[in-house]
Amino acid sequence: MAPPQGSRAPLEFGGPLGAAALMLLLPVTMFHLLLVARSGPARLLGPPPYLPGLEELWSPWALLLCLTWLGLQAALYLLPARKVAEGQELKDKSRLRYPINGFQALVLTALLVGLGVSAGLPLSALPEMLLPLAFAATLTAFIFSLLLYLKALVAPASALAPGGNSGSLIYDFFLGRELNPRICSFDFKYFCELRPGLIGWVLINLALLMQEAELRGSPSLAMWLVNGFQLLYVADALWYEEAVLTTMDIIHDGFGFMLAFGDLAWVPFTYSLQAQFLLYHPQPLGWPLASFICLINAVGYYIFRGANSQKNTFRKNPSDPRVADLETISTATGRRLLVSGWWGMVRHPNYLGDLIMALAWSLPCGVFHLLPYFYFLYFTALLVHREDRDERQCLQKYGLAWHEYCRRVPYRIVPYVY
Ligand SMILES: NC(=O)C1=CN([C@@H]2O[C@H](COP(=O)(O)OP(=O)(O)OC[C@H]3O[C@@H](n4cnc5c(N)ncnc54)[C@H](OP(=O)(O)O)[C@@H]3O)[C@@H](O)[C@H]2O)C=CC1
Ligand SMILES: CC(C)=CCC[C@@H](C)[C@H]1CC=C2C3=C(CC[C@@]21C)[C@@]1(C)CC[C@H](O)C(C)(C)[C@@H]1CC3
Repeated sequence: MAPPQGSRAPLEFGGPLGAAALMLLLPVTMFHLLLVARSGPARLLGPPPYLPGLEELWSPWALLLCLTWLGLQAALYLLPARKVAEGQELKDKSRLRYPINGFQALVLTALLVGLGVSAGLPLSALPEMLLPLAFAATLTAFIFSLLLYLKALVAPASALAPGGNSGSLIYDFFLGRELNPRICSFDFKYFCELRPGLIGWVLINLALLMQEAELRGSPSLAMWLVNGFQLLYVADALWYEEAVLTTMDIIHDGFGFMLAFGDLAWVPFTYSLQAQFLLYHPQPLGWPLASFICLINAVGYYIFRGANSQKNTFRKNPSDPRVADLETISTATGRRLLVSGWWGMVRHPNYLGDLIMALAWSLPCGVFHLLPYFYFLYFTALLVHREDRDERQCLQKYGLAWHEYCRRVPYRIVPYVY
């Protein structure tokens, strides 16, 4: 199929071959992690303990549960919102509107789950179903991406993403053709990015904590820390939901297999890896070390939130008193770039904070296994690659001004290191 005129962008992720490899590698990695986390040696780099047959992966109940979960989150998305935010300006100069009720969805889900558990809902049985649930989520993501691809065939050219329209079926299916696929006001990408996967992740963590309590009398301190840190991260994402409207995923990337699988399967089933590991491999953790790990998480969170809020405040209103005194450089587009405050320290201070938190989430699992550090390693690779993509996009947008910013702020993520 010929790409629409004027939409050729350089291929990313290694082109069609890279996209095909990632489409295979990502689900395989997810299942590997799920299997290894419950095995005795829990070796990240070793073979999985066994290869599950289709009868262990496929369960109509798991698919039903997965679809019910999506339905519940979609219903919560459609509830009246405390605010409706406008997104960035699109190619046709219009702006889309987004409901801001993600935190409300988290609280209502917590209430429903609380009611369910007190009425006898066996939440602690969930860890036993992780394999079939992950399989159902992968299947759902695959079918959903296919429907999104077909929907994009009839979308107007102005609705297409800058990247996912190369003309290669595999590549475009992976990256996503349409920028903001919607039915009426229901925005699929925005919905998936923040709701089912993120809230599903904390629910899986909670189920693992409850199962640990059943097995050992009470949850371990390490399990509490992992649950607490990750709940803070998810609650923060939903509290500051509007900020997601300025992320690369919403502004630049189409909605295809990468994000559909990432949001619906990868996030809940691999980001809960530390809690999965702790259920099967309890780790002793004393209060002094736990306090130190809490401090690391707090430092990471402080940088992450400070940097993200500073940029969002500045982008919304550069004269806001909280950012008005910061030094900036002008660009030909009329938008300015911050060169002091968090954004004068490194070019991606928010990534630095996120990485420090990622380390704090693994440390409660001890230092004798590499497996719980998978998230930290994967996340480092993801952010280094993402930073590189963002630099290229900023260079294209801001040209000489971006070179000047790089001269003034030479380090990318870690001061004096990278
Ligand atoms: N947990 C997870 O799995 C993941 C988490 N994340 C997190 O998501 C968050 C968002 O990340 P992401 O969307 O990649 O990128 P950013 O939020 O860092 O956004 C990058 C954009 O910010 C603007 N910008 C860059 N430098 C400046 C500056 N000096 N002054 C003003 N604006 C600037 C540019 O856009 P413009 O100028 O057009 O406004 C640039 O394109 C991060 O905190 C990241 O850590 C990301 C990926 C995965
Ligand atoms: C390897 C793979 C499967 C790639 C897909 C990547 C996705 C998992 C991530 C891309 C960007 C993300 C963001 C978040 C979660 C992971 C994905 C979807 C995010 C929602 C996490 C919470 C943060 O506070 C955030 C809102 C800033 C963040 C946005 C980007």
